Amino acid sequence: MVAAISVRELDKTYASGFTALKSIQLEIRHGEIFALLGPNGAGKTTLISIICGLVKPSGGQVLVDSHDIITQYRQARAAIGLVPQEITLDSFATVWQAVSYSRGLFGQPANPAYLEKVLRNLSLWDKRDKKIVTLSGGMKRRVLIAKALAHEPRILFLDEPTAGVDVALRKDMWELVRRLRNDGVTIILTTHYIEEAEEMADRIGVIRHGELLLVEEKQTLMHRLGKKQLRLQLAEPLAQLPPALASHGLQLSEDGLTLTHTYDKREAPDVPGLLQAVHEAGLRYQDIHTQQSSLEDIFVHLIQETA
Ligand SMILES: Nc1ncnc2c1ncn2[C@@H]1O[C@H](COP(=O)(O)OP(=O)(O)OP(=O)(O)O)[C@@H](O)[C@H]1O
Repeated sequence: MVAAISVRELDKTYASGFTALKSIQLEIRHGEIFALLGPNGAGKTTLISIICGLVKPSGGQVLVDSHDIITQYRQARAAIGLVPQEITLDSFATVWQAVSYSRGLFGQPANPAYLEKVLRNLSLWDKRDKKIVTLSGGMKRRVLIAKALAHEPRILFLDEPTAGVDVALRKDMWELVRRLRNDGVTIILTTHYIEEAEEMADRIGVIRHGELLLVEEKQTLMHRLGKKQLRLQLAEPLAQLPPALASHGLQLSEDGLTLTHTYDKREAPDVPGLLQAVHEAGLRYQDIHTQQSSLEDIFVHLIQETA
């Protein structure tokens, strides 16, 4: 099957001489939610801007739905909807005017039924005659999405869709993105909120200093790089870890109140053996629990490893 987006050996050096992207290789599959994670300045916006035809690449090739972004710019661009980071809207237009205008920009014939569906999906139908200036920040973000969808693109880029958005609205946006995916739209999002990628993405790409460090299924990534911890809350603080417990791979917290055993998710720890050793050391514990690393832990670890 043809990839939704195919990026080959993509390089970008800005006029200043700064190299923002180095030899990026990436295939985005039709119908997936792909999250691009990376610290500030990693090159996320540069990559999106090149794919959307806003910035010129220095080398390499990008195909959107098998259309070359340079030699077949119109077809490639028509397949894409871009929701920018900044709210850039004509405040005095109504919602309906704004989405109709966006559709017209792509030379698409009027299709009020389609625009109605987009606005209804985004809970904007009731607001269609309202001037954008009168809408809340959250509603304005929805208008940005509606505008990006107005020309019926099959691929949607969301650059930091929930930056500065409150928790309730963020959850709403997640729901909305899932609905779009269920309608068959391929979604690529950049985010600083790792919990957002953890919640939504099918696959994750991590970018740093212009290099794509990895691209992996979220589940595989969390399984491969995730760790689990077994924690024992002691009844009384312990001054020093008994050697017998150290040989079981247990560590003592600084306050002497917690024993921790960290293990790879793929191994099953010998919990009865550990508890027996704790018992034999004459220790009493109040509580025991396990926790597994989040995507955030994995991400921080990856970024530190390559610093
Ligand atoms: N027009 C430009 N000229 C020179 N350097 C630029 C230009 N645009 C971006 N850069 C540099 O390229 C690097 C990548 O920037 P980019 O905006 O792609 O990063 P990002 O990952 O999107 O960051 P953020 O998460 O902060 O939005 C940064 O160091 C930035 O300063």
